[in-house]
Amino acid sequence: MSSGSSSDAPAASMTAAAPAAVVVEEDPPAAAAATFSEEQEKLVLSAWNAMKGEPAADIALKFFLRIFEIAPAAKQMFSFLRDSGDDVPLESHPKLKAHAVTVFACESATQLRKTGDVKVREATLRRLGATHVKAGVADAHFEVVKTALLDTIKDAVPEMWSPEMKGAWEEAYDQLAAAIKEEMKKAA
Ligand code: HEM
Repeated sequence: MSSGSSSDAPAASMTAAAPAAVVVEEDPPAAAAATFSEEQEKLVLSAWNAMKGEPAADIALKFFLRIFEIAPAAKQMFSFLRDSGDDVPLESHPKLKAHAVTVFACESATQLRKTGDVKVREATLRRLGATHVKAGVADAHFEVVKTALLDTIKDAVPEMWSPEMKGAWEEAYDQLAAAIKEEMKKAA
């Protein structure tokens, strides 16, 4: 369970958790500390399945718009938004939409492992570390993205939302974010 952080918490209030349960695929299974329970995996997957399909891209886009609502300055980090200036409305930016979907899918894909551990391929993790260092992403941004993610899921599937559901997504996100942050340190 995540340490008291909620979608209402101030952005920079969390410290980075150690990526205890993040397992690089090459590691032997014994190295995994399974803090992400089967129940939590089920919760994340059930929300993901409910959001899947036609409106998924719209939900993912809402997620990104929410990030910029919380932190407008974050726009400057995205090369494709910088380059296009204010000419293209955010809503219809194809690259933004594609990116939003990728972040969402990446988050969800980590849950598809049978063991319940968050697993990320080493090459993917390395690439994500490098990309985010290059883009100037800082720890506090991860909190903004987390808040936006939780808000978006709550909006998308209000009937499924519960403290347990929230906790499961928080745990999944925290583990993935911790793994990316670790890679960012190495890449810096
Ligand atoms: C667990 C959290 C996150 C995941 C899974 C994630 C995922 C991704 C992915 C898949 C890419 C595409 C590039 C690549 O594959 O290397 C990317 C790029 C990027 N991400 Fe994230 N991201 C996360 C958190 C964040 C945060 C907190 C920020 C800061 C607001 C951020 C900002 C960016 C930027 C600026 C790019 C480069 C876009 C460009 O200019 O082309 N990401 N991210």
